[in-house]
Amino acid sequence: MNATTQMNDAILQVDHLSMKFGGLVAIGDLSFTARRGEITALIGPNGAGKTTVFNCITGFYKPSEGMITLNRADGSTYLLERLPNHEIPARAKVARTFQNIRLFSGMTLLENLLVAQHNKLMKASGYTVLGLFGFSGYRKASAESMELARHWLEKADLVDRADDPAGDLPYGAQRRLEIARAMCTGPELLCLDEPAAGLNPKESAALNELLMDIKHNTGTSILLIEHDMSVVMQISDHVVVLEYGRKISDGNPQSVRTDPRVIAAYLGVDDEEVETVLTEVGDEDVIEQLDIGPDAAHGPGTSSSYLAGPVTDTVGHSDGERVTVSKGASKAAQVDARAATVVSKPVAKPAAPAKPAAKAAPKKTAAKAPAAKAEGISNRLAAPRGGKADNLTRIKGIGTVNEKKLNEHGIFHFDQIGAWKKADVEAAEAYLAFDGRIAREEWVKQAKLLGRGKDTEFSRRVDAGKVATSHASAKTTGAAKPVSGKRGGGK
Ligand SMILES: Nc1ncnc2c1ncn2[C@@H]1O[C@H](COP(=O)(O)OP(=O)(O)OP(=O)(O)O)[C@@H](O)[C@H]1O
Repeated sequence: MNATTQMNDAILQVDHLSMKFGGLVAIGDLSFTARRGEITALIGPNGAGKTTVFNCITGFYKPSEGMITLNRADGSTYLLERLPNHEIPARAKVARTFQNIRLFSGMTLLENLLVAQHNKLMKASGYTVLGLFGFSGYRKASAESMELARHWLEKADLVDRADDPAGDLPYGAQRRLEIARAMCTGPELLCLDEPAAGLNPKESAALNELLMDIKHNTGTSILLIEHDMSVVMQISDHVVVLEYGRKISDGNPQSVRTDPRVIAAYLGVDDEEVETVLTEVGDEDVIEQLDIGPDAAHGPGTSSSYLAGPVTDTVGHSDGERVTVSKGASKAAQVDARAATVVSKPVAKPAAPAKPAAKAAPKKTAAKAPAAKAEGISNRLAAPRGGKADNLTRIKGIGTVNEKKLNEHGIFHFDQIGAWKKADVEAAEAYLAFDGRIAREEWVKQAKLLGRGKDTEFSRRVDAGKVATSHASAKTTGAAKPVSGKRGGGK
């Protein structure tokens, strides 16, 4: 298909999608459209439900409710939630990559790309050994497969390494190889799960180039989960923002990045992440805007998706315990609440100019709840045992700022968090203004494992320097030494 044809019609339509895991609603009544020929980004804080959406689209999960429609360029339509998952790549032409690289590391780059075309080659062989040797159809398909593999190796700037084992490639090159492999299947929709995670700036730029090339020169549309805001803002045509499984914003990058609900959702994560997001979106005025109430153009109250109704006020803990999430858990909802206050009680604001007025606002962030006392946590210590605290940032969900806060209130070790009961969790959540998140992110379970000297997938990423940490090395328990690195989603 010519990449310029059929632009802007919907290739993917997600309607009222819900996915429940026991008592936990991971996605609640989500609707959005990905348009043909565009790059659509799905963003949101950790645990927002992004990967679950991908898993529903690609058939790994069957959604609890809703419809996912894939419109192919030839006019055929597939309801993905009804299609057996092995048919989704072949018939609906949806390909995906994963957060964790899944290449055949012992095979060469070329072999990886040929294996991706296995189905096409088998079909051409007539599924017989004789067919492999005798049919001209097979020989033709085989030559075409080689040509396609070579094409994508070139596009991914990997042709020089075609005969090297995939496992020998640097991380960023492996990411590009995964995308090249997915492209060898001829997808109409390419779903990429955090392709920029762990990449250095040069690798990130090479990735952007590859994705823009795909967008401009193939008929493939891209759906992207990404935490790296520089990637999202640079290459996306359309951004959908999730928080707690609900859509809180949907629009072009510019409108989304100045949407107070989006900023607030990220403010609800932790200060480290907020800093990253704000630096990357580069707009201090957005923070100030929160102090004077949302901008009517982007503010809450107009998003039908956000008003889709309550999803849940209870989350399930993996050990069976159910924890109630306060309605204030959604930082976006807090902005909405502020908006209501602002509407009913107008803020004295000079008519013009608007910006200087915003700048005059105090520089505190409205989305942050006042810190409660941490006294309710039962097992606080006066000082770290042996004078050395554990690296608590190895727990997914604890950034450097919250680690510091925990330390200041006598929490230094994994086993302390591992021993928390529900009341301790609630006290810590109130103290960190992190309603419901400690339970959702299973800090206690992670801490138990880490306290026993085991690793989690996230702690391994911290150890590998792929996630910013306050500690020089993951297992180091000593003094803080900042390590730069992109923040990772941590799966
Ligand atoms: N198979 C599952 N069983 C139970 N709960 C699940 C399952 N998969 C996801 N969840 C839960 O659903 C919620 C959304 O998870 P999901 O992985 O989709 O979030 P995410 O936005 O992709 O997060 P991240 O940015 O950390 O990758 C989380 O609370 C998660 O614990």
